[in-house]
Amino acid sequence: MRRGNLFVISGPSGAGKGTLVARLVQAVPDAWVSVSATTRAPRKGEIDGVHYQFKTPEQFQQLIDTDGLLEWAEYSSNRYGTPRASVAEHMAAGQQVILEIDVQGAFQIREKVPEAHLIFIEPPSMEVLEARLRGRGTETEEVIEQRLSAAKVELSRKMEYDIQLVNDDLDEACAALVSYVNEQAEKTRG
Ligand SMILES: Nc1nc2c(ncn2[C@@H]2O[C@H](COP(=O)(O)OP(=O)(O)O)[C@@H](O)[C@H]2O)c(=O)[nH]1
Ligand SMILES: Nc1ncnc2c1ncn2[C@@H]1O[C@H](COP(=O)(O)OP(=O)(O)O)[C@@H](O)[C@H]1O
Repeated sequence: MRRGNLFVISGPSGAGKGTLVARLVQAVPDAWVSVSATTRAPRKGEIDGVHYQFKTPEQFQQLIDTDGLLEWAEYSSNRYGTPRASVAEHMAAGQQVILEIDVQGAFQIREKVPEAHLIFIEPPSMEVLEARLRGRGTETEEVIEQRLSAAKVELSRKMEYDIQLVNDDLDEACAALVSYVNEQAEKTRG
């Protein structure tokens, strides 16, 4: 894998990764976002092949066994992984490839692709994180609790990332993200 750049975006559930990535692809024309495979059930409005590739545990295991995933991890009792072939294809095409993945996956990528850029999205505080997660209204109380406890572990690793961005004001966080991606991309853009 050469030409394009690989960007990894992590952060606690509810920090605003999905919101920022959606804006990033609007602002950076050569950005492409990988669609992960997951065993998690679709949320209301999520479309198979668009938001995730929804898999049964057996199908996911088959992806692992056939070396179809660049990385994978278990998060909150479900498995999530990055399909290898499509990432390679878009990297070869010289695009800015974006992976929105958890902390465990991020460090697997750093091992395999040391030149990848690791970006950590932080909430302004745990209180705000909790409010956003509840406000999104997609998770049960039990799952919210699991995600808040995972957030503490995730936040403890933020300094291992290449850059930390606090998602307080959305426009400001988005501008900082776009400018970082463009800055790195400029080094390899033709
Ligand atoms: N390792 C890994 N983590 C992933 C992948 N796709 C999504 N995730 C992470 O899994 C966690 C849960 O994602 P999701 O269930 O969509 O919840 P959300 O982050 O609250 O929207 C988040 O930290 C995602 O970044 C993947 O392909 N690999
Ligand atoms: N800067 C922000 N200010 C206020 N609310 C935000 C901000 N960024 C995201 N949100 C909201 O917080 C919730 C969680 O954001 P989301 O992008 O789903 O997070 P993640 O993908 O990290 O789990 C959503 O309801 C989203 O609209």
